[in-house]
Amino acid sequence: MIGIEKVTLSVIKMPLKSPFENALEKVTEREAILLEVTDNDGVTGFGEAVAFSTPWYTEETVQTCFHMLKDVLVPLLREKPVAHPKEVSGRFQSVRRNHMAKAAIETAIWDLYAKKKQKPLWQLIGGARDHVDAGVAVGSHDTAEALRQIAAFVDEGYKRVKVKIKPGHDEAFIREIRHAFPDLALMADANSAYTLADAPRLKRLDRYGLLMIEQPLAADDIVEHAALQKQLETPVCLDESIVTYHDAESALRLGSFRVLNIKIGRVGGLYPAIRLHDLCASRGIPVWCGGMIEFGVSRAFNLALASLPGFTIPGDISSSSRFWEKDIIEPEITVENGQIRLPDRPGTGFEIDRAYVEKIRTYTETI
Ligand SMILES: O=C(O)CCC(=O)c1ccccc1C(=O)O
Ligand SMILES: [Mg+2]
Repeated sequence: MIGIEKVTLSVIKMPLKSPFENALEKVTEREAILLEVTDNDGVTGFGEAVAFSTPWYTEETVQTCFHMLKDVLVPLLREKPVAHPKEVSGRFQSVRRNHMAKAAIETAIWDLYAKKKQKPLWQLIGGARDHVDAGVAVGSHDTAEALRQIAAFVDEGYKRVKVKIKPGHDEAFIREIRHAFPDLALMADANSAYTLADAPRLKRLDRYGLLMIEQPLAADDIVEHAALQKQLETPVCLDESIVTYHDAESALRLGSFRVLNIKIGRVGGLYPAIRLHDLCASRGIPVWCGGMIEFGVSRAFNLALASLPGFTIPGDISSSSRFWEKDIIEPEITVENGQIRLPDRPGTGFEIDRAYVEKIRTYTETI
């Protein structure tokens, strides 16, 4: 049984090496919550709340996550020990949404449990490969700068590149990239910048052989995405629109997507993410692991998730050095020949650089 003895929440803050821009926001600095849980046997696990400082991507923020973890979720888990980390998300059923806060503690319990079992987390959840393919997202709307970054990432070996598009910054941008990189596995993410009235404009992207177009329409839509998918040859991938298992079932029924981006934070934990993977696998729908400009703790869970057999498309799974001068984990995550090796150590398989965390920490509380 896993009974919670103590949880330490630390707000950390770090500038990005270079700004990351999308249709909604330009991110220059990253705040997140690092969570450390210790159980009654003195075993620890780490999690990371991936909400941003402001609610531009989802409604959650660093502050809402802090509140939910401290005042609602940790007290709920303390009421009764869990036998297995799969039980944690069920324990939170009485709490609506707040998925990133839930995922922070749920993943930490997975890490702790895998350490207790002396097994790498990815093996514990049924990982099917010991390397995952690395993909990367480019966050620049400046064509010359994006081309420069893509060239550097291709040199580093990344197997798939994602760029950000929005109305007025789409066809010409994609055309230039395709011209410069004819064989590149390329995709575009719109972060819900279009409406169904833009369908003819999106249809023009069909000729550039994109792997997929991610979240073109509203963040809470599945109906219009289905209408759009009927008009496009390029597969539609959903991100923001799929938050629950029920969302995915409904969207599958409608035909709203042909590919799914799964993010542990967005869907409320590793177990909910695994269930979405299983659902898509049963319908022959490929999935990939999304990114949140995250620190190494969250990145490590992404690696474990992406080892599952249905993750057949390289995700937004990049090295620690993609965004950070120095990451908070040891060793850092590195890309070699376009792949990241899964660790053989127990839990997520990474250590926390505590001295460094202290340096970049702006607030901490133990509950
Ligand atoms: O490489 C990454 O971390 C993902 C980059 C990215 O596209 C993204 C980053 C932050 C929030 C949302 C998104 C997204 O996938 O829409
Ligand atoms: Mg996205």
